[in-house]
Amino acid sequence: MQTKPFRIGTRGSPLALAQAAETRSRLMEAHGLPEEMFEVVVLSTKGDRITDRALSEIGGKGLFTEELEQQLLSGELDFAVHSSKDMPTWLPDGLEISAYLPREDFRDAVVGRTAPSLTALPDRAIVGSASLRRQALIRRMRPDIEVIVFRGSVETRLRKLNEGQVDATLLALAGLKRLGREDVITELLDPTEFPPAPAQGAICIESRVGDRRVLDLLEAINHKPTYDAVSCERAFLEVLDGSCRTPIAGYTIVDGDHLKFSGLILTPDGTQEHAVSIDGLCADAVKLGRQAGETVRTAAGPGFFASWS
Ligand SMILES: NCc1[nH]cc(CCC(=O)O)c1CC(=O)O
Repeated sequence: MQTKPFRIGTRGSPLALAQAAETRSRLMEAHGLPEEMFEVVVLSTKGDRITDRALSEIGGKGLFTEELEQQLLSGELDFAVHSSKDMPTWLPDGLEISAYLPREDFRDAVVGRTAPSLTALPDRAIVGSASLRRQALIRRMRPDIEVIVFRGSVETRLRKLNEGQVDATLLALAGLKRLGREDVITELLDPTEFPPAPAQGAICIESRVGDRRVLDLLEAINHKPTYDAVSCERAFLEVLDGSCRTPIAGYTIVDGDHLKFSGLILTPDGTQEHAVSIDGLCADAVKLGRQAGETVRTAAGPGFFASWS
């Protein structure tokens, strides 16, 4: 192995920095390399700079990855660490997801101020979230609740909640765990009732296709069950992403060499939905995810996607 340090790209939010640090320690451990062999390079992305509008309004996916991807392609960075959930469905030519770290718990968590759980919140409570999926799932459960756009880092959202701007907010358990802020959680949502976003809870590493030095390095920390699960979920998303303003949820349970995927699409008001579940071999993860996507797309019909966008 060469002695030139690897340049790791990341966003600058506390969560992103925690993810980059975890990746670096796993690499140091797996290869017996010193910290100096990894240089963490922090970049600001469009998604970090625009914090007052819903992500779906400002262009959705790619907002958190574009700047990092440019520097990967130009060779400034060797690889980039991301929340898989924030990755665009289609990556630029020449880049790929080459590794996943072991997935954290993929459930959503409620941080309640005026009540601990979604069902216990007062009539017409206000919940802060910028996610179309969370908005639709909340309305499906509690049509009286008003969901307002709520963005910024996890710490910013918790501050807004404590200031009384909302009755509750929803956050990914994975992010709260990585920040050591599980203490604020008042309810953990059951994925069968409140399914997470595809790829939630998984950290991925993006690198150049065919860059042997980097691929050899990353192979040692890739977690195969996470790789298969998230590949299945991303394949589901890919089939449905022609309608990128659709609330989409889905998660995979891996058991040995088998997996079971459950997917759901909803209208933003949560009144209509199409669910799918499929199981098979991990080796067929992508095929199964696509098949699930096609199943719900066919069941929903074109009218489903056209009815609000
Ligand atoms: N879009 C923000 C984002 N991207 C990934 C996570 C959580 C961590 C993860 O899913 O790995 C979050 C915050 C949240 O949804 O609470």
